[in-house]
Amino acid sequence: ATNPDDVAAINGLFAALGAPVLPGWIASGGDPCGEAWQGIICNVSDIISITVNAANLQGELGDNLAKFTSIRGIDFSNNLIGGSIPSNLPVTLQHFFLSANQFTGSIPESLGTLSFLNDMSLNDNLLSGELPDVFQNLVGLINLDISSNNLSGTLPPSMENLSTLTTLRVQNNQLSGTLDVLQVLPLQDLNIENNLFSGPIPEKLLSIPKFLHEGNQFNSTTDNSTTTAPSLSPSLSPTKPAPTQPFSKAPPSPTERNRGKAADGPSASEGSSSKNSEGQNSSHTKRIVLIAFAGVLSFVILVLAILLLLPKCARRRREHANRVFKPHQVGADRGTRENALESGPPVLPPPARSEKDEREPFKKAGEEPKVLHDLERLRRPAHILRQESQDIDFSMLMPPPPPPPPPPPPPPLAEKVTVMPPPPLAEKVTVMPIVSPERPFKKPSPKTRLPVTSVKHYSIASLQQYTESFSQENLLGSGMLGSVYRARLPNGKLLAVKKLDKRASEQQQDYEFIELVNSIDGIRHANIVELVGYCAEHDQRLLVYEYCSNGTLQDGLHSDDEFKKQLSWNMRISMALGAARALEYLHEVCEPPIIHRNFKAANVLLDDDLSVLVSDCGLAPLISSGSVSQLSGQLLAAYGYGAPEFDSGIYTWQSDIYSFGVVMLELLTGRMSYDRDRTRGEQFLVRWAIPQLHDIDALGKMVDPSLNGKYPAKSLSHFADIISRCVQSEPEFRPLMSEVVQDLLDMIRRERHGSGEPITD
Ligand SMILES: Nc1ncnc2c1ncn2[C@@H]1O[C@H](COP(=O)(O)OP(=O)(O)OP(=O)(O)O)[C@@H](O)[C@H]1O
Repeated sequence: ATNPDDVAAINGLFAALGAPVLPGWIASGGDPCGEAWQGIICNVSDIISITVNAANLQGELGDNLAKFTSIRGIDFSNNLIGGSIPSNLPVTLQHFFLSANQFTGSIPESLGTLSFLNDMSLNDNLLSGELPDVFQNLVGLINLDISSNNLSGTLPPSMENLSTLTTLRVQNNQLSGTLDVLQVLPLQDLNIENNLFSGPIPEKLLSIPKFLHEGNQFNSTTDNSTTTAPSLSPSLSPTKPAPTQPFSKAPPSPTERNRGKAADGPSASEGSSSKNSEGQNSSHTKRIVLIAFAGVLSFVILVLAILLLLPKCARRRREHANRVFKPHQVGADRGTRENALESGPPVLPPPARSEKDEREPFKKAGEEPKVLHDLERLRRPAHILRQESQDIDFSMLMPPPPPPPPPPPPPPLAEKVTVMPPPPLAEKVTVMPIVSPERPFKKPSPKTRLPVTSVKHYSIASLQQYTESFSQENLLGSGMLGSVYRARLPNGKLLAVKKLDKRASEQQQDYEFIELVNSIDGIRHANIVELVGYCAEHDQRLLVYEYCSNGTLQDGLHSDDEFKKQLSWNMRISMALGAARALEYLHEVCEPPIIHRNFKAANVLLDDDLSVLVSDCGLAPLISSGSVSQLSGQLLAAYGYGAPEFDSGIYTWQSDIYSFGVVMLELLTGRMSYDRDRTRGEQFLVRWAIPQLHDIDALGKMVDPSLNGKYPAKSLSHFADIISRCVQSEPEFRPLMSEVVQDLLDMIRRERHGSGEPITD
């Protein structure tokens, strides 16, 4: 049963919100953790997260939030909640999103008590007053968005303690004073547009990769409104850059106009902004005085007109956004959400690495010579890149809205994909998300210049030639993003060309695609399929990868009995290790962490010597956008790879680990993750296997018969133990991938030691 304090808190919240129609929610009592309460996530009996986006919520938050005992995430973005932000907030909060509501009043002082806070978005509300000087303890704050409110005053001195702040959005307020306090922060993305900031821009801020500062009153200026650091490295972003600049296209404020013109040189504004001197100089002739006076007067009228019009524009946008959400439709509007939730994989990054985990990508290569028959590959250059020009990607941090309900539409995929029945896992989800075609807040600002890329560009003509016009003979398979073709270069070398479907690529603008290409190119690991080029021509987008000659683990295990028989126990352990290393790299080495989001045996490819190469890494931005997102959720769940939290719309790095556990289970049992030809109780591999994993006798019966009993019993039970930790239903209890790697290595060492038999492949 749910913690009674949490029940009381959520009952109170429900009442304060005006008893909205939210499936499961009731005004008194209930068991939110045991029943299917919309948007509630629990850890055992404690509520740890509430996500209700774009659900037309009204009313207020009241004083209920502080009553939650263990809450980590609150997301009420894109609703109509009013009143003030509660003066008492739960100190356990890590992710706090209230953007695009109708909150009034000031930001409460209690913000200072949130020492675990990582991300907060209060943008697009009606907040006013000064920022409280309470940032001393918010040393874990990474993303802060308070843009598009009516906040005034200066940036408080305690902000200099925000030692992990990488993204700060304060645009479209009336903040004033200097920016000095920001210069000590590790900002990568700063937007201060349309405020009243003055003084010179501190030199240090000019090197921030993404810095938007137009529409202020700086006395020293740079030519461009966007300052870009000269040495941009390609981003390793796991998500597409979320175009979260809701008001970047709004009419410029009067201050912006003044400043803009002043910076533009001898324009009308220069005349008007220097009206005093003009008045003095024009004392020579009445005629000039009159002209100047008329000029000043018309400018003042113009400014007043803009001032009157501006709030209306902003409000209309908000109203427009709200109109899209029909009453009582609960769930998220992926297209209209204010923060970047819509655009990326909804992931929680892995916890901060311990010192032991802080290591070079391939540090362990030399330590395990026997196991790693792919040592050579490990010497490939790897680089870890920092995020370059990202908008705040809150989707990285908070659960998304509930996924679409079953049943999945018949996926218009190619032969290999069988349409599965609706996954029982998804039955709890009862409300359709609203997908708005209008995306009023999220329109990306068009970029005229494409990002630079060092990735090789292939012309469509050349790829056509190499794939024999994308012939059926060269079709390797198809997935939700498109089809993959074998390409043969004139020198005989083989490549795999992924031709993205319109459905997958139309969500992205050209520059976003190039940024995606750059980020995939930054992913280099011995166990990850390498991107070797791309093509973006005539509305066609293609990704060119190294070719893996031995197909997928899915095919190897489930379509080819002969091949499967050759897969010895040791080879299976090595394969698990290779895949684990790939995920460890993505989760714990890449910065920011990359969530695979589609880990499964079909994305574990095998090269000539049966080394594992994980494919589709870095494609989460494509998977999580638009219609593909719904499809991907349905498919992952339908095929038995989807972690239970997926049911509530959450996809985290821990969900990857669950999927990895399923693949390990396939290696152990030789069974498919979902097999509709089996009896009901055995169709979903995990459900069938979990109760038996700790029973030695049962385990012996579960093992793949193709192994012919050739496996060490101890090794088998260790393997099963790792699996059962990975597929735990509580994401928090699943191990880090680095722990899995260590466990597999320990297992191999023990085995080698005990049997004298090396595990080399
Ligand atoms: N680099 C590669 N080398 C060889 N074959 C590949 C390569 N990449 C993909 N393939 C083949 O193409 C097939 C389709 O791949 P794709 O990634 O499009 O789909 P999927 O991963 O099976 O499904 P989905 O993308 O829907 O999850 C794979 O099953 C595999 O057989």
